Formats: sequence, C-alpha cells, structure tokens
Amino acid sequence: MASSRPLSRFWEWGRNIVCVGRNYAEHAKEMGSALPTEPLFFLKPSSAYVREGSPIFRPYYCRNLHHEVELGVVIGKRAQAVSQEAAMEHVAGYALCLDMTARDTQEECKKKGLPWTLAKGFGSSCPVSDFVPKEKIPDPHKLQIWLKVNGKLRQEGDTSSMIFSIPYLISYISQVFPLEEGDLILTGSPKGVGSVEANDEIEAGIKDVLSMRFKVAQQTRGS
Ligand SMILES: O=C([O-])CC(=O)C(=O)O
Ligand SMILES: [Mg+2]
Repeated sequence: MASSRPLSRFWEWGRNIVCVGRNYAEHAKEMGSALPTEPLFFLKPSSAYVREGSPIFRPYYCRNLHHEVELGVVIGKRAQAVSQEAAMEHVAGYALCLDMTARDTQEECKKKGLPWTLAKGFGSSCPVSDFVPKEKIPDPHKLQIWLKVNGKLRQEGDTSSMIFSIPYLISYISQVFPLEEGDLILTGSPKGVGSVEANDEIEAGIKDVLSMRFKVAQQTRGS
C-alpha cells in the first residue's frame, strides 16, 4: 500500500513530525540549556505542516515567535528498534524545515514543568520545503543550512556540528516508537534563533540544494 503514495508529497499523508532539540552545542548554549547526554525529542501534529504559498501564523497567545531552521529526514521504510548501522536504509530523503517556536510560551512551559505542545505544535509551526531524494544528498552531515529574515542573515549552520548523528537519532527514536514511511525527523536548530513579526519574510535554504520563502501573519483568536 505504501508504494501508491508518492514520497515527494509526504506532508499530505498526515504522518508523524518528530523534533530533536538541543542537537547543536551553540544553540543549547544560547538557550542557556545543558548539553544533552541522550537526544531530547518532542512531537508536532501533522496539521502543523505548511507549504510555500501559505503563511506561518503567529499564534494569538504568542508575543515572541522564533524561527529555527533545521534539516528534516524523511523516513522511507518502517524502522522499529533499528541499529545505527542499518538506520540509513530507512531514509528516503530530506527536506528543509522550520521548527517555529512560541518562545515566550516555551519559557512558561519550562518554568511550570509543562509539555511544549502550545509552544511548538500550533498550526503552521512546521513549514517544509520540497522533498529531496537521498540520492541527491550524498552526505547529510555535510550540508550548510541558512535562514534570512527580510533579507538579513540570521542563521547559518553546518550539519556536521550535530551532537547526535542521523543514524544515532533514527536508532534511538525507533527504540521508543516505530518510525513509519513518511514520518519526518527535524534534527535540531543551529544557533542564531530569533524573533519574527507579522509581515516579515523568512527565506531559508540548504546551500546548493534548495531554498524556500514564507510570510509571517498574525493569527487572531477564533480564526
Ligand atoms: O526549543 C529549542 O531550543 C529546542 C529545539 O527545538 C532545538 O534545539 O532545535
Ligand atoms: Mg528545534
């Protein structure tokens, strides 16, 4: 049944979005967080996907919406408790993603010891690029990812700086729950996260591979 669905449109299937946090030392430092000894991860609902042409909404309860640019890994084949050695066989390709974050809400959640769903899982919190088949990216740990706001460079990171590699992440997560075809793993943000306002334009890219643009809009309560 899997083969009838084109992986190039994985975001239309309603699959899991698994986000890894604190996977770049300099970003953990700018957030005042300790370096993880094992991956930290959380989920976004699949209704968080947004594609170019639709805006990113700042939630009505958020005063400080942050951008985080991240490499996404698209799973091509179910992975249950896979080893690091076998993990890359389960990858279909990649996408560039934004882990949009209501930073003020996240700070509140951290203080109260509450889950991050309001901060990380709102509708349009996962802008995603076109799918890039893995054959086009020989080494996903040698990519430069970048993000500009209104033409000004805010984030530039190299995926070689990830604390936990992609095979490690797949192996680790797949021990907790099975990863399925079409699932997306956001591999964490490099440093330089910052605020965006309504009407700002975010442009982000993987150097020499692709770029994407999104407008920010304000959500009003009840819409
Ligand atoms: O909110 C955070 O800083 C954790 C996170 O998503 C990341 O490191 O990418
Ligand atoms: Mg993130």
